[in-house]
Amino acid sequence: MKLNQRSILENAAAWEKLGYSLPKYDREQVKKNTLANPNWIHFGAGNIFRAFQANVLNNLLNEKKTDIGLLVAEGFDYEIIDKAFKSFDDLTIYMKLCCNGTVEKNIVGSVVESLRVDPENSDYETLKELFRKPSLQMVSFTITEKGYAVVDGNGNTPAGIEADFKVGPDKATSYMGKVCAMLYERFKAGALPVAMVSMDNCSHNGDKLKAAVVAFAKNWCDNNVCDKGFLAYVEDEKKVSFPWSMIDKITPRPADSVMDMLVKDGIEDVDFVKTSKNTFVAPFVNAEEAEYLVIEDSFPNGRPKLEEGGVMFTKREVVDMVERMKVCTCLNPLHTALAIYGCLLGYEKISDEMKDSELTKLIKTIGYKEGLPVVTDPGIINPKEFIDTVVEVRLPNPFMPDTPQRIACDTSQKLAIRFGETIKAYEKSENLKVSDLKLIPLVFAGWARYLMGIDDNLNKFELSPDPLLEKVVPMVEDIKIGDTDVHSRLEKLFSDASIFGVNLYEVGLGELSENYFVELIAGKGAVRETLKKYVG
Ligand SMILES: NC(=O)C1=CN([C@@H]2O[C@H](COP(=O)(O)OP(=O)(O)OC[C@H]3O[C@@H](n4cnc5c(N)ncnc54)[C@H](O)[C@@H]3O)[C@@H](O)[C@H]2O)C=CC1
Ligand SMILES: O=P(O)(O)OC[C@H]1O[C@](O)(CO)[C@@H](O)[C@@H]1O
Repeated sequence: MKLNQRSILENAAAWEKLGYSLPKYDREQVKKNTLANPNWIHFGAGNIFRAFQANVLNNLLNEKKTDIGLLVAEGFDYEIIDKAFKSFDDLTIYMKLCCNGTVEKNIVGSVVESLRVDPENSDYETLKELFRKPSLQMVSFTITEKGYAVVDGNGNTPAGIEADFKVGPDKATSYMGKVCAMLYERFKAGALPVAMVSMDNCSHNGDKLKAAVVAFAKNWCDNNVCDKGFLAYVEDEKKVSFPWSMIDKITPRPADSVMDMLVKDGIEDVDFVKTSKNTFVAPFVNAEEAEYLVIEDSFPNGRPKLEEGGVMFTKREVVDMVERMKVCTCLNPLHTALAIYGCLLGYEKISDEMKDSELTKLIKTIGYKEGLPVVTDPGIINPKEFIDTVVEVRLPNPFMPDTPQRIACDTSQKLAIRFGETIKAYEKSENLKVSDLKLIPLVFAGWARYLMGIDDNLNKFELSPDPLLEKVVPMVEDIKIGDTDVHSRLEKLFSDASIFGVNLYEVGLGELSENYFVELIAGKGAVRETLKKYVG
């Protein structure tokens, strides 16, 4: 059997016998309703969207809580549209990998159309038409943090964006330029209201999206290539809002182990491919069961009732607190600690690391003892219960094909927010002392040890991609296993506040991190011994 609309209609009994739950609604009718009165367009047709947002709506359609589906737009990697959507009639097999070992096999049919945000393609006109519809309420995004960039790392405007600022909405070709061209259609159709909702994993994501949209509107107005009212439109929150959100659901790339399950079921053409833009796509997605999506409730044209599918709507301050709780304390720091030590100790699965008593103690101490005291309870999710679920249920899930090597990507970009914020909170606190932080510095020392690219058996391993490797690897390059005098070489690294959020020496953690490092490089097995000594 192959995944397509005809097959799920004609072979419904066979699919169901194999345990696949099929859409319980008339997709053709839902498609008609959606194209006539769309309320939700999502940009970024990646794996998380198919496993999370599209599935939430699929559940609501199954439960007859709505009769409107959604449209997905892809403006960066058009191959995704052909290889993951069109070939399968926009259906996705979502393999939910539950922690009790069961796999829920869902066929998600809520996406009624997948469109290229490509001015050379007729889909572009379709999208414009959709943006002009009064019914449109929400435009959401999972396009990675890079997707919103209108300035580069040096604060300069990239050439493509600069060119788009000059040519205006009709000829824009950059991602955000094309998004703004769509919004301009909505403006011309009567300055109709809409919420632009970033669902990317970056702090204050709504502000990032707003900054990009406002930059385009301002430059277009200044350059006289659009109607002057456009800037006021995108800046008027009653017309265009940019809610903040927090999203959490571990969604690894399509995995071999999951593909094998599908092959065993006799499903054909389920191979995954890596596109030329490095997206891993397949007719299926695999993800954990847990999911949290918390969105600031600011929707000038109303919104789909996603709360009925588990999405939480709240105030901006609460989104901020939830985000800080997850990213700075209860999930991501633990993930990063496991990533670094997992690579050093030769692990290839996060869940295997959770059987290692020193590693579990390491992350529990970082989470409960060092992090939790500085967390503000957001009220809607209990931080202690959240960590409990992370360490007891989510990370140990043996069915999740997630790897320390994937999480180790871009560590240099993550340390400041994941650990630096806690250090700063200790500095500010009247009751807590930075010197009480004992295992966060062990993660910093572990990262310096990781950058040597030599594991605890003294074998070489490949470092995961990270934009700062060229800068930081040379800092540890000439350090030898067994060295004891490392200060002159580590000083530059550990004093870099752009990496750690603080200068480690200034807050009193530099020397401790260096001492740990010396123990970690003492010889073969020294990483394990150091963990035993300090984690216990
Ligand atoms: N995978 C996960 O576990 C989670 C992901 N997220 C968020 O969703 C984002 C996407 O994740 P996935 O869909 O799983 O990844 P993916 O690799 O499956 O898809 C990436 C998506 O982002 C687009 N993209 C990549 N680079 C871009 C660029 N420079 N400009 C515009 N678009 C670009 C791709 O075209 C594709 O639509 C993540 O970066 C993160 O912010 C949030 C929570 C969990
Ligand atoms: O690559 P990062 O940002 O460490 O995130 C790792 C994983 O944890 C999450 O934060 C969990 O939601 C996801 O974004 C991602 O799958």
